[in-house]
Amino acid sequence: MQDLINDIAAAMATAEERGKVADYIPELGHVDPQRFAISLSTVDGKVYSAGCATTPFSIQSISKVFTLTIALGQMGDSLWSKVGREPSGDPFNSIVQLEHESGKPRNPFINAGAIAVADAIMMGHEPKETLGEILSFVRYIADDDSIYFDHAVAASEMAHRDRNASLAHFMKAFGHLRHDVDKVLGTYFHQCAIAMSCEQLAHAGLFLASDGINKPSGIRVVAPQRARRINSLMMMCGHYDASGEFAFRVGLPGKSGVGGGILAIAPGHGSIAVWSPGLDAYGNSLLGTQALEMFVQRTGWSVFGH
Ligand SMILES: NC(=O)CC[C@H](N)C(=O)O
Repeated sequence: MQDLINDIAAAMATAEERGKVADYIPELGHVDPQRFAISLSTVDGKVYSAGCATTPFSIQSISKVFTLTIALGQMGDSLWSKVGREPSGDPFNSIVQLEHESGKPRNPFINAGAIAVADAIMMGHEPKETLGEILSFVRYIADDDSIYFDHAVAASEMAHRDRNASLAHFMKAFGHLRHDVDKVLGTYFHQCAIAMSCEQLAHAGLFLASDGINKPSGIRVVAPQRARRINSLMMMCGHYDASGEFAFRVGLPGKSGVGGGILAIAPGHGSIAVWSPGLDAYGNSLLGTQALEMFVQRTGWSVFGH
């Protein structure tokens, strides 16, 4: 397996077309597009990594998997009255469906949906308390207390928040947000600004690969049914309007972020994190997707087989 991981990193190192680093969040625009990392955490407790797999990067929308898990833990199925579970077929920051659908976001992984989830988990608390809870949860499932918020990235998003603020105000106008818009956005931007390495991220995702149990520690994070459902949402919605393309090419539940990371889950096998900062036109990591495609071709671990 280590040979395969090395082969993937070697192939990605020579790629010429590397995509475009997200610069609508200026602080992310400084990241070196040559960076590449991959880490696989298996359900039997092994770790295989290549590239800069211990370098923290901005996980951005991958955090939406963790806040969804927290929200379901807090309120169970009543979360679905606030956010849907259908693919949107629209870009991650689109506002068009919100008007047609009375301010209820299609799914928890588009920005509007994740903002609604952030509002839901605040439960009347201040952003600081909610953020403490989010960070504790991520540290717990990654078994690593060094994971942190990159406050410069959060501040950069807050300073350029017009688009996300529009989504939030629009939902608020429909009565879908309970808290003050700027407080919800502050929470959302900080969760997106969590910095983690591929090794930490792969470890954090492991519970989704083994029916809700984080295998090395034996800790049950969620019930098997909840793990299955989170995986299905990742498969259908984790790459926005390119979710179909990702399912076609990779065939694993996956969640991307504009920091260039992707977390992919191979149920029964392991959790894979990849990072390459250059994005495709849909805001998903260009080489990260290629790396995962190569990974499933060689392992046959796609949920659809070889
Ligand atoms: N796709 C993403 O990673 C988007 C997250 C980013 N924080 C935003 O709100 O625009």
